[in-house]
Amino acid sequence: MLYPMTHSPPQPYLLRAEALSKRYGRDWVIRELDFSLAGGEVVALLGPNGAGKTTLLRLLAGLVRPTAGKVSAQAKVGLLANPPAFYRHLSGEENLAYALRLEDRRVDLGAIHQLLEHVGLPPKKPVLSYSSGMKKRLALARMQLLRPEVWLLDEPEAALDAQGRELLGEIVHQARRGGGVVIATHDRTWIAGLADRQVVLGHTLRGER
Ligand SMILES: Nc1ncnc2c1ncn2[C@@H]1O[C@H](COP(=O)(O)OP(=O)(O)OP(=O)(O)O)[C@@H](O)[C@H]1O
Repeated sequence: MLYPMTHSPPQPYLLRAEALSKRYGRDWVIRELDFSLAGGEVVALLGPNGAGKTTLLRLLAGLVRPTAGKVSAQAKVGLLANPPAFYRHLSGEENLAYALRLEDRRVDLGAIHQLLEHVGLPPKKPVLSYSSGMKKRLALARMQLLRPEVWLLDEPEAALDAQGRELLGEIVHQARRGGGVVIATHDRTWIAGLADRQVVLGHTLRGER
């Protein structure tokens, strides 16, 4: 098929934001942002504290309504929040089983145990006894279990030890093969070895952006 010179051919994308804006009160956190994520991509989302990285991930996940503009997803989207949320009184195993039930999916305890072992967690301990790095590991196991095509990761490396980061790197490579990944982080050195490109958000100026 031929396209007129003035138009580029449509690109396949998993997730797209067009002229996306978000305002809290008088403060514009995101203003007229265009963004798209193609299959096989790992995109780094950078910017100082308060720049709007978490807000953008929440907009892309459909958890926050834009003030203007739109987000369209062609694939299942999953968000790893920072910090991740769990039912504190339930164990790792029970939290993962519950996540499957919420999606009306069959609970395979064998698969859950395998995943927990892979991320180095005991199945029966209640999450309230977990360290923050253990919660990050459980959140990664939950993403692997739910298998979204678009992985939105909010500071996934924070609180992980060296071995946890290695595991995270492997998981990101797997996720890239099955879809696309957006990672918000402050660690430019760590992300340089993982991401294909960077999106940098600027400072929020009160009432000016
Ligand atoms: N629910 C909310 N109500 C009001 N303001 C909010 C809300 N959520 C975020 N903000 C504001 O939006 C701005 C961007 O916050 P956000 O958490 O997206 O930044 P960030 O880039 O992820 O920051 P950090 O690097 O510190 O995690 C901040 O000024 C924050 O105070």
